[in-house]
Amino acid sequence: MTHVPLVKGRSMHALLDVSGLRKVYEGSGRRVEAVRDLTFTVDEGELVCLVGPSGCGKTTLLKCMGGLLAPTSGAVLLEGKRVTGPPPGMAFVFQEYGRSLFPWKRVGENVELPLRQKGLDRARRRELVADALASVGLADAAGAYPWQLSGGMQQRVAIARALAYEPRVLLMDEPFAAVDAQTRADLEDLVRGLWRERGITILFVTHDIDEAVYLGERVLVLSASPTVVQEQLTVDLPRERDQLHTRVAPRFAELRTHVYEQIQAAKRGPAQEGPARLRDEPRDEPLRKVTGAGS
Ligand SMILES: Nc1ncnc2c1ncn2[C@@H]1O[C@H](COP(=O)(O)OP(=O)(O)OP(=O)(O)O)[C@@H](O)[C@H]1O
Repeated sequence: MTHVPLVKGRSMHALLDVSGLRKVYEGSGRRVEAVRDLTFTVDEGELVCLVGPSGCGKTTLLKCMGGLLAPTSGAVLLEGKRVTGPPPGMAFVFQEYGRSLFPWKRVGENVELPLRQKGLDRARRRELVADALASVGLADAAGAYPWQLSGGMQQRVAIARALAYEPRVLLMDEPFAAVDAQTRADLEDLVRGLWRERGITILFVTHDIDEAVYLGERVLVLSASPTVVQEQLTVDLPRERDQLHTRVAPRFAELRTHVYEQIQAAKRGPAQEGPARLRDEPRDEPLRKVTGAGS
């Protein structure tokens, strides 16, 4: 029998607080309610994966969280303050690394660019660029142009650029969707390593269930659009993970199966029991007792 710990109610001291978030796109005679009612919190230093069916509003949510898009109603709070534009201390990594790097600028210059905008002096910028490139295993690539690097290396550059900015919160939107499986595995381990070393709060959007379970300390399953939180669960795998052993562990299989079932339920539509299902279930409760929504 499978046991899955669901996540208890909201934290009193959350770093990020998403509350009743709704986003309706309007224009060109079209109206799309992308996100209906999202409520959840993220604590400082957490690594949370958001997973949901294609088109369920994951990107919309991240853009609202990063202040790139205004919600129709509801709010995103960062340390209790409403996010109304890109907050300092927040960095993004997008899927399309090819479009996020400037091809006419060398790797080092690409990484340095946000630091210039931050107004840091030259010596500090150099230090941060060298440190970030070394952290992603590209210490020797500063003088190359992005187009001289492989896709996986370009995505490392995008990650280095975000790291050099010294963000408190890193929002990652399907960052590894366009790279091959082997590179993807390496980049997943890179993200977990950086998270452990630097204590950054990471929100990682993916449509890949295995990736969500492998990477996350917590997984938020979103329903199909119009989107609500279908379920939140704690990933009770060891903190030290590796591609070889973690992915064949029985617990990994149980969690993956559980998330898969929830995604299937999510595709059928929003949970019937209201928006966020935040229930505290003891670990030894059987799975069938805790998966009410949509199943
Ligand atoms: N600028 C926009 N104008 C109108 N509708 C939009 C806009 N951006 C997104 N949408 C719609 O909102 C819904 C959610 O889109 P979004 O890109 O946030 O989902 P997603 O979960 O990130 O998708 P995917 O998994 O395919 O990347 C979709 O129906 C999409 O067509």
